Amino acid sequence: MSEFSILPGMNSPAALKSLSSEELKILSGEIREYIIETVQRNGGHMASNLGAVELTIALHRSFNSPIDKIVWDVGHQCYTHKLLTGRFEEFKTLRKMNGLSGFPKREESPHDIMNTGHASTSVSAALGVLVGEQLAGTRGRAIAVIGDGSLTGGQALEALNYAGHLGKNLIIILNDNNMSIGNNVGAISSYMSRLTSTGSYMNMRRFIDRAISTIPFFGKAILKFVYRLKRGAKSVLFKENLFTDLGFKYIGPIDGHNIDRMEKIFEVAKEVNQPLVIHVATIKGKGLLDAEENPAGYHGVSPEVPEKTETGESADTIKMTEAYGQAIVHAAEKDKSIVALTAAMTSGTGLKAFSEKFPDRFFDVGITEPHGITYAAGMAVAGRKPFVSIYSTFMQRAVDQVIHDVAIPHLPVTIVMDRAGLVPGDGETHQGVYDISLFKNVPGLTFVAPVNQAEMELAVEMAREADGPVMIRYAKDNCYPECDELAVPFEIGRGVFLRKGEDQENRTLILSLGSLLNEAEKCALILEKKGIPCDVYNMRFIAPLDIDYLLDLVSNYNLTVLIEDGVKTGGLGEKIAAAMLEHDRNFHFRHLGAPDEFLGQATREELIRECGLDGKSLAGRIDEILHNYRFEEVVKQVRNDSWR
Ligand SMILES: Cc1ncc(C[n+]2csc(CCOP(=O)(O)OP(=O)(O)O)c2C)c(N)n1
Ligand SMILES: CC(=O)[C@@H](O)[C@H](O)COP(=O)(O)O
Ligand SMILES: [Mg+2]
Repeated sequence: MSEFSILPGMNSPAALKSLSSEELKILSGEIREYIIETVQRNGGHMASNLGAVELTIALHRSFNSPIDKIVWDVGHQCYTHKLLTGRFEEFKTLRKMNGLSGFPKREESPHDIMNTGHASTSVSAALGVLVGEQLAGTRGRAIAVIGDGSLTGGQALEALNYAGHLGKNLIIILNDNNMSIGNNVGAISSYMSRLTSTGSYMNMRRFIDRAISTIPFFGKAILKFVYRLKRGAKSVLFKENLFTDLGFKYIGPIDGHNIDRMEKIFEVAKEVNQPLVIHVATIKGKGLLDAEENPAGYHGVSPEVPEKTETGESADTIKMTEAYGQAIVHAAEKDKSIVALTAAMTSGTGLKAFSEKFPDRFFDVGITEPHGITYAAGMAVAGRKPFVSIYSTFMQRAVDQVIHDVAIPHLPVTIVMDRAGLVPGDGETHQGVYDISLFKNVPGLTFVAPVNQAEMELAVEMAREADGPVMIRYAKDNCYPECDELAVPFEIGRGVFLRKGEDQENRTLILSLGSLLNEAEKCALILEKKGIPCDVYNMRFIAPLDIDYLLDLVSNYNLTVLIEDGVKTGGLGEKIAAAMLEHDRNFHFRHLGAPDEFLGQATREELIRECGLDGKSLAGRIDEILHNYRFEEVVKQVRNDSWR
């Protein structure tokens, strides 16, 4: 690790306040160096963090955290904040299991006001804290730091609407780098680009910035005067400023890499007694040339991984994301009515090729998952076949849109949930373990979990032909290897056997859902070595289920165990167990999934192990279930014998 001269001593924001401009420059360089080397090793959000270094320093020098509450939107830009609030040493463990989270976390520090990871929440949260504290009689400021991408999200706009109405002294720092993960989209984004690029305004801004920078720090009176001057200039130029129209004061855009200027503006901000937007222009990836040139490529950087893949297997197969990216292009080539949508995750959801090949049939709607689903419903009404790609965790935002706008009118919208199940690196906020419990019972919804390329093609084809809603879920993992057993067409409600023995006596059946199929197979191999014959059945379907078929299948087995890459409570296993009860069929059935607790950050392999869903743990658990079951049988036998 590099040697640093100033950074290690910055163990609280107070330490920052005595640094000279020269020292601040050195500090910014050290922070960048530490972020770059840590993210290259552990993975993480590189470009957003590099762009927010000076902004964070200025905020912590001007405000008094944690009495003043700084709320980071998404939180993926909070590394400098962590380094300046006593977490220099732990930063080495960034995104590692039991290490420092890549997002703000209340459990980690009193300076982390909210646990975040999903976009567009900061304005609501900061406003809530402000009003709550004012009601409680506590004195502090609340500052929401939100990116231009996150400002496209509906919740942020709802919060602006309400904050403008309330008129409280909320401070919103709009960190505008003119990028979401990829290019930012939307009318507000274009509007902000105009704010930062209007020629006459830029000239005036340069004049005012120069004026500010030449004024020695004589105190608030001068700053207030400068602010008034600036406001005067602005009001001439921006009569129609969106923020001022909504009831905010607006300052900006200011250079988000100039600590001195930002501090002076923040001093002004403290005196403003109404909601205020400070528009700060930053460069995403600042200080790392490759990241500045390709901020999208450096948004999320993968960790250095030794030779093997996340699951330690199938290194020669492609990722499920890529399998979907190919399948949707194949489908769109033969069906002109197909359109593909994403909520700001073009590359993460594998849609880059589609967007390039069919630009007129591709829609990035911004960070607007609920809007995206209803927009797709509208397209379906107009005869298109929309495929909407959204990470499982972000679909939590759009449950009502699925039920109200897609399922009730039974529209042929396909929702493609990438990052379903256990998700590496990001932690609690990004686990995709709730989609099965949220959507499995939505009437008329066909819900499938393909495991490899062949199944992905089949699932997309089935969705293309469907006359109602379809959901497809898969993990951030490699495909299960291609094989004949999985290449057979989809039969609604039924799965396929991956392994099936001849001998029907005393066999155990593993019902496997989705991406844990390789673990199910490993488990079967371990058990067979111990003399416990096991079949493995790939469920394919979450809904609908051909229950009669499934119950007949299960009745041939000594014990049936379902494993799923999602929470056990409310999951597929519970649905099957309920069907067994309903049919008065008393089978030996168990279901295993993720526990009822929030799962932190780790690699996917570690998470699978933590949940006891890896082949070895599964084998141990099934062995134990069989042992207890045999013991119960013996007890029953003894009881029966003594009764006679
Ligand atoms: C609800 C939701 N949808 C999607 C994402 C994925 N996501 C994380 S950061 C990001 C872009 C945010 O852009 P911006 O706020 O401008 O921050 P920047 O990365 O440019 O600093 C997206 C789409 C998310 N975190 N939450
Ligand atoms: C902060 C955020 O929500 C995204 O950047 C997310 O971390 C992306 O995850 P992937 O790297 O798996 O696309
Ligand atoms: Mg941005």
